[in-house]
Amino acid sequence: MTTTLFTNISELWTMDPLRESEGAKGAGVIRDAALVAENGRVVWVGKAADAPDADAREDLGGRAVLPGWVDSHSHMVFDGDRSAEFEARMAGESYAAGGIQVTTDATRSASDERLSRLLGDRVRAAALGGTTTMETKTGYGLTVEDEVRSAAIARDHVDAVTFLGAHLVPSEFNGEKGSRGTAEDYVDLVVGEMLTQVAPHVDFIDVFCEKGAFDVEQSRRVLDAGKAAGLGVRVHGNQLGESGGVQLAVETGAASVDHVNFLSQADVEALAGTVSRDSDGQVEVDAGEGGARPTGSGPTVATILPACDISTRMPFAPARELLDAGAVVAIASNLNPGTSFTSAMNFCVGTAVLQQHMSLAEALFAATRGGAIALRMADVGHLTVGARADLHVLDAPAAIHLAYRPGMPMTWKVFARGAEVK
Ligand SMILES: N=CN[C@@H](CCC(=O)O)C(=O)O
Ligand SMILES: [Zn+2]
Repeated sequence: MTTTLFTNISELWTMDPLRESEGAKGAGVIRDAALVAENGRVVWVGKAADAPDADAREDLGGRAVLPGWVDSHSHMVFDGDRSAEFEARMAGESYAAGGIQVTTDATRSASDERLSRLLGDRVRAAALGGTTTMETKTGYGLTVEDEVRSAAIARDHVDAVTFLGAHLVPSEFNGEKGSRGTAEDYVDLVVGEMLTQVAPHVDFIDVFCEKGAFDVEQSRRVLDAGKAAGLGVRVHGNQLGESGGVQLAVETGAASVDHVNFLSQADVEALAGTVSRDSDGQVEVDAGEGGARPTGSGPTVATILPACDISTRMPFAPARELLDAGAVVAIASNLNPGTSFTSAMNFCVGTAVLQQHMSLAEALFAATRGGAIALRMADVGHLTVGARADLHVLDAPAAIHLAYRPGMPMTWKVFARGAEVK
């Protein structure tokens, strides 16, 4: 077995709260550090001066190292262009759910090969930006056949797949004469044949619980059916208003509720109330080693999407309030063609620090371990012994450069399971 020593690390952010931290409390920072990987896993971390011998050596030149980003929310299976919609928004239009239909039409027309290539290119671009674990969703097919193929294609490229048949009521279910029926008929299809056929390809079910998409009762039907089929639950909630999505997510034991722009005090408290911590203050979560355990227990994570908030000109999600109340927060890209056409987690983290008043340690945790908790994955989002050797090497001596030098190319090298991403 070949061992590799990664050394000359100025700051190693292990995200191990049990390790004495030389810097940000709880983040397990080791200065002048090294890490040894074997077979794609971390087998040793500590001071460079104490590092054991290894077969190979990577000198990281005094740079800071983070766990690879865990991007727990994206919509990458799509074709088509919505730049005109974005331009109109910049000229004053508001975001509305209806744009999803435009992407759905384009996606339905694309071949499997093309969708797979587009998805592969998107995953690769994300990896080159430091993302080593990704979730993605269906939701631009909205027929049984198109949702199944979206899920099957996604399965080949990412770590966790979410069924989002309840993204929008497609136009053929507009209830008019000659249509396939009403919104209720579409929900029947989602919880019936569509779910049955998609379930073998996915880990989670999700619903866009919002005005213009699905109301709380429709959303509850979707989530309950997904749970009954053995899937984990996630919710798009409280993006455009107080949609009731957060309360629904908490009631159904969702692994996350995402967007969370408009929250009442009761919403914040409900999310904080889902968190249990052990005697060391660690979040209790039942997660899978080597993959997601979607139905594992744990908190309903509040996933914030800073790039989406900017692109839709929405008020930022109240990250500070959520953290102060004790909720678990994740940061994700929400890559999609409508509201957030970026996988740049460096940008999301920098924005969370600059604009959402998160400390650097809070933002780094949210984009690594927070995402892993939201995906119910145990061995990513941190660099402790046994974790995947997913290393994000910054071209800087300190991780604060992510916010200090916004927009600069801060990713120097990325290693996924110990191998360099090129
Ligand atoms: N809000 C719902 N779904 C996506 C946007 C989808 C679209 O507009 O194409 C989101 O998370 O922002
Ligand atoms: Zn989304």
